[in-house]
Amino acid sequence: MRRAGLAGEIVGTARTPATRAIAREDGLCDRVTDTAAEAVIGADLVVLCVPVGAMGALAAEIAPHLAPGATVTDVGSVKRSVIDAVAPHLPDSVHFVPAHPLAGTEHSGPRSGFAELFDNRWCLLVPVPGTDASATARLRALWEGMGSNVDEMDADHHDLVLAVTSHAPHLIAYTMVGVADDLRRVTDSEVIKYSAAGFRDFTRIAASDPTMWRDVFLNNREATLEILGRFTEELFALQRAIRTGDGDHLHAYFTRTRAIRRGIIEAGQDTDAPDFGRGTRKISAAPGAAPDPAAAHRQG
Ligand SMILES: NC(=O)c1ccc[n+]([C@@H]2O[C@H](COP(=O)([O-])OP(=O)(O)OC[C@H]3O[C@@H](n4cnc5c(N)ncnc54)[C@H](O)[C@@H]3O)[C@@H](O)[C@H]2O)c1
Ligand SMILES: O=C(O)C(=O)C[C@]1(C(=O)O)C=C[C@@H](O)C=C1
Repeated sequence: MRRAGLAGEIVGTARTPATRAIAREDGLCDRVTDTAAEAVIGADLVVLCVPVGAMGALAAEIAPHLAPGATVTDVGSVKRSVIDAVAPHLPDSVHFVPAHPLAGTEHSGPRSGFAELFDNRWCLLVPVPGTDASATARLRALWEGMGSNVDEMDADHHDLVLAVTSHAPHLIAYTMVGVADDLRRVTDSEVIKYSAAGFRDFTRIAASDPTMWRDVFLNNREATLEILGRFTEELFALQRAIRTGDGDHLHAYFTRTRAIRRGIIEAGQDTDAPDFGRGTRKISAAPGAAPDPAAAHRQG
């Protein structure tokens, strides 16, 4: 927001004094308040950035202090439960436009943000029925100004799509790293020492914030269970193909999945792939350019 000069004054707050001290020290905001209630006074836009399970309580805390005409939005990874938890607390005089930027890293906390985080990433807006169209349009312009591509989606559809593309993959990564850790007790340090690239990618994802992800699964229960059910069926089918030596099944399956990956790259939608960039913006590709901060975060 600051990079593009999109806000007159940025006011921030956080639950712990330690986080607020870092925000002040690093100049993350123009003003840091001790409470959320103080932070929202007179604000045109209020962005809720806490774990999805904490959104309802935060909405209740700020509601009496919101300025009439303000827009309230959030960045939660789940949308239906956030809408159900937040909307009942908000007065009719404010606009509520839930949102979800599809951008992040395994890091969290005040020093994990960086100006390029949202460049060329999707941000999904999930306006509730009856939302003032001009509030949604203003929020769209804000996210576009921060470098994102914006789409609108219904909350239930959002939660199902994200269960496939983000939530179930995280659970699988957590499980795989847990299995390897159990195995490590048998094989000593070999799991870490000979970690191949695929497993290392799992460990990056599995290093994500435990509170955030606990809340994601507790709040997107049905969609995640639906996708995990399908995942388990496919896994069993592949397991059987291995046991019975059904190479045709394995080959056909892997051929299908390779085509999906190639489709993503050809559509220019994998911002991490080395050949990303056809027809889309890349964060920092020029030789000698400053290191890509997103890549630095990804490497952890
Ligand atoms: N990290 C990602 O990849 C990512 C991407 C998109 C959306 N999100 C969503 O963004 C939101 C914030 O995640 P983040 O990555 O910025 O995490 P973060 O840990 O950097 O920030 C979360 C903040 O919420 C505070 N908090 C935790 N529990 C609280 C409670 N009960 N009451 C009040 N404050 C509380 C924490 O102290 C912290 O300051 C989450 O809803 C998450 O689902 C995260
Ligand atoms: O790259 C990562 O570290 C992420 O997991 C980011 C990621 C994702 O699954 O893509 C995680 C959760 C969010 O809700 C949005 C983005």
